[in-house]
Amino acid sequence: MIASPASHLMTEPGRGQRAAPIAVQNLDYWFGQGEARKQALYDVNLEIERGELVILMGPSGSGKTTLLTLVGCLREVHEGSVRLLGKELNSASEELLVACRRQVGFIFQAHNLHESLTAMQNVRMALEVHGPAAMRNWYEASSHLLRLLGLGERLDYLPGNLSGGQKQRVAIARALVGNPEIVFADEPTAALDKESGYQVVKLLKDLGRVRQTTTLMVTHDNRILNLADRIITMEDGRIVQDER
Ligand SMILES: Nc1ncnc2c1ncn2[C@@H]1O[C@H](COP(=O)(O)OP(=O)(O)OP(=O)(O)O)[C@@H](O)[C@H]1O
Repeated sequence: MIASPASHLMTEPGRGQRAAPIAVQNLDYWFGQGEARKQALYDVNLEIERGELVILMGPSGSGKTTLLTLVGCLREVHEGSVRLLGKELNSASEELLVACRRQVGFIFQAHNLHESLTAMQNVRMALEVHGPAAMRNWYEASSHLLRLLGLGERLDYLPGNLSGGQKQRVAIARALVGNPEIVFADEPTAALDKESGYQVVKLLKDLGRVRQTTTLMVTHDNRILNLADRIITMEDGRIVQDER
């Protein structure tokens, strides 16, 4: 059972940045070199507004994850422009990429939890990069989020003793605990049952509305489409549909 979103996550609506959080222009991307060189993205153009919950759909191999990882500073941008929170990522320095990554949260299909750390400790680790000020309330912030995600009884469990869905909810708490400007999610509901998956995405949506957090989510999960503010469909490395 997942509690309804509330409390510290739903406060402080003001955000300093005014530029569109995500702006992509004429983005191309290739994998490999020489004969093996293969184009994965073709002239992608996209602007995402603050607070939007945007779902990226499309067949396998259409370029969704490639786009998400480029915009999320996890891959280098060489052709075209990606502006994240007003900063150009094309040819950006490693320092800039690291700074940008601190302002965003990631939720992946594979939860990537540390197996030797409890749920609380996994969430705490994500706060450490934000420095001592963020760490002051680490216990309250981490436990509040885990409770919100229905894990109040599992705070001190190791991942090995959690179900797949519970592990994914810890990963979601970890992505949200630093109050990121943007959340990038790749198939976040894949391991969750219908109700849990819906509640998790609803939480991301409510967070977006109140705190102006922007969410870009890759999914094949038709059960959550009605929560999206916008659905972008990709095919063969191109955006073919963009619906509000
Ligand atoms: N590391 C890689 N090396 C070479 N080609 C890759 C690599 N990663 C992805 N590709 C290719 O790039 C294209 C886009 O892949 P991508 O993973 O972005 O698609 P996707 O829409 O996210 O697919 P899925 O829904 O299956 O995750 C595909 O043709 C894929 O084979």
